[in-house]
Amino acid sequence: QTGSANTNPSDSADDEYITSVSIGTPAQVLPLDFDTGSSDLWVFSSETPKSSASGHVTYSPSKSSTAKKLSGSTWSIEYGDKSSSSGDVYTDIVTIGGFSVKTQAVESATKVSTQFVQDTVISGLVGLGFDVGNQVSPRPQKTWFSNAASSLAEPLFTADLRHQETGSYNFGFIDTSLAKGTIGYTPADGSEGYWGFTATGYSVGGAKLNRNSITGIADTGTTLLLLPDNIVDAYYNNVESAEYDDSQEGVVFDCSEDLPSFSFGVGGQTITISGDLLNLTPIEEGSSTCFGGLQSSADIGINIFGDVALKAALVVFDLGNERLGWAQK
Ligand SMILES: O=C([C@@H]1CCCNC1)N1CCCCC1
Repeated sequence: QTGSANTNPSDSADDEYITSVSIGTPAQVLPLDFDTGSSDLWVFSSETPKSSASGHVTYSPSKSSTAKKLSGSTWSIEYGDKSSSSGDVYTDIVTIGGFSVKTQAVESATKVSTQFVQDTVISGLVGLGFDVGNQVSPRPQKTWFSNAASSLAEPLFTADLRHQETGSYNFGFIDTSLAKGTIGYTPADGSEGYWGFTATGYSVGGAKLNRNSITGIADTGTTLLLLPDNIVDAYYNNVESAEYDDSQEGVVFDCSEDLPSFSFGVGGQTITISGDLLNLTPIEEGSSTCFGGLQSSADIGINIFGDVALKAALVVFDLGNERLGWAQK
């Protein structure tokens, strides 16, 4: 068995990717953000304060004949960007890309932070990290993918995120036609709950790859490519108008700049992110100052290969072999 779901950028800056998920009987379809950097499936619901839920599609367990309360279970999660949510737990049927998990823990939000209240294009997250990262207490729950894995043709999924166009999350199979290059594999470390891996080096423009290993995570739920300051500086030294903007909390530059590409080595392959993909968006509507897709990871303490990097590749999240595959797109 397999599943295949389309995913779309939420806005002109490719801030998030939205995928439709069907929950309950009859189906309640919610727009959710698939997040390989976390391990909880949580949704805005009939239990979310009305003022917070305004503008969001919500899940009502009371309207689903297959919903069951997971009695005594609660959840609470704080993300690296200080956003947070918490609530109680139901189980229900959850279908993604035509593949159904009958008894999936659906974490219903009774509290959501302002970042989520304001982000009305999504109604919650689907964590695609490792089960060890699940935040349900007293008994942690499995992710949708973990529940699905044993029934899928292969225990893996792929992410094909695209700039300003429809991409896909495929479950149980690899559509190699989505990639230009060969898929290179490298071990994945799931011990922290994320998809951790080590890149073997980087280069700016078409230069030769240097051999600096970079340990980080592949995170579909993070917009940017977040790397150490020495790499960020090496890149922006090639961008004449680049400067750090305190109010934007990142490097900005003239939108008219012709940005160099950025490449990293992984699994014996070289993934090259075009300069265009590294110019994320004007800092404000109509501004001629643009915000960089590559920013510093210094104050996070972990390097994150977010959507800016993932957009350049077909990425295979291979649970069965505990490895990540990367192919140039
Ligand atoms: O909370 C996160 C991210 C936030 C954005 C969405 N993906 C998960 N983590 C990953 C990086 C280390 C801290 C935990």
